[in-house]
Amino acid sequence: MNVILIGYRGSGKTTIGKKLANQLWKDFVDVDHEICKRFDNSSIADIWQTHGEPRYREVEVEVTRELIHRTNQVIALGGGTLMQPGAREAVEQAADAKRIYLYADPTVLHRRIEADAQTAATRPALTAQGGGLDEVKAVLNDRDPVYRAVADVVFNVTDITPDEAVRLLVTKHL
Ligand SMILES: Nc1ncnc2c1ncn2[C@@H]1O[C@H](COP(=O)(O)OP(=O)(O)OP(=O)(O)O)[C@@H](O)[C@H]1O
Ligand SMILES: O=C(O)C1=C[C@@H](O)[C@@H](O)[C@H](O)C1
Ligand SMILES: [Mg+2]
Repeated sequence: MNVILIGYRGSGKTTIGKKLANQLWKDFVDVDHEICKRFDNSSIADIWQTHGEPRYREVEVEVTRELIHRTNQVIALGGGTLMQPGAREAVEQAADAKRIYLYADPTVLHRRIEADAQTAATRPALTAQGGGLDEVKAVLNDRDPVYRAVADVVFNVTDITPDEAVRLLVTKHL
């Protein structure tokens, strides 16, 4: 079975996904990381700068389709993966998969994004707002219904640590 983690930037898909995979004896794969590998391990910011976000999104769909067809993995999607129709279809149609939406309050997401040293390289602005709390609120508002529509489980990570999230996911949802 694949466990597929859905959620906004900073929701902990990568952090929780690695720990969860370890606990469940599954392989951990991260859509963002797999995309970067296809651009000589460039950062997301560099890929968007050089090739443009649309090219990144095309590769995101290809990578998602490929990963979904393997098994026994914890898959961390990118925050925007489900907004690409081809990737969304692949995730919706995935056989033998548990799709988990890691929900967090936008204020907390923004705080975690701001505090993360990886942000400059991995989280270029998504709108003309140029990042910031208003962007998180606006983009999450658009995406939240899509994340919920695809998810089998909505799991709130606003007030818990990654370790606690893993413990609860394993005992209650997997
Ligand atoms: N539950 C949590 N409590 C506190 N900090 C957290 C929690 N989850 C993640 N973090 C921190 O938030 C930052 C972002 O986490 P992470 O990179 O796992 O998010 P992500 O969902 O993979 O984001 P992206 O979509 O941009 O890849 C990291 O610094 C991580 O340590
Ligand atoms: O929310 C988004 O659109 C993104 C989230 C990250 O996981 C990366 O996929 C990239 O920074 C885009
Ligand atoms: Mg990540």
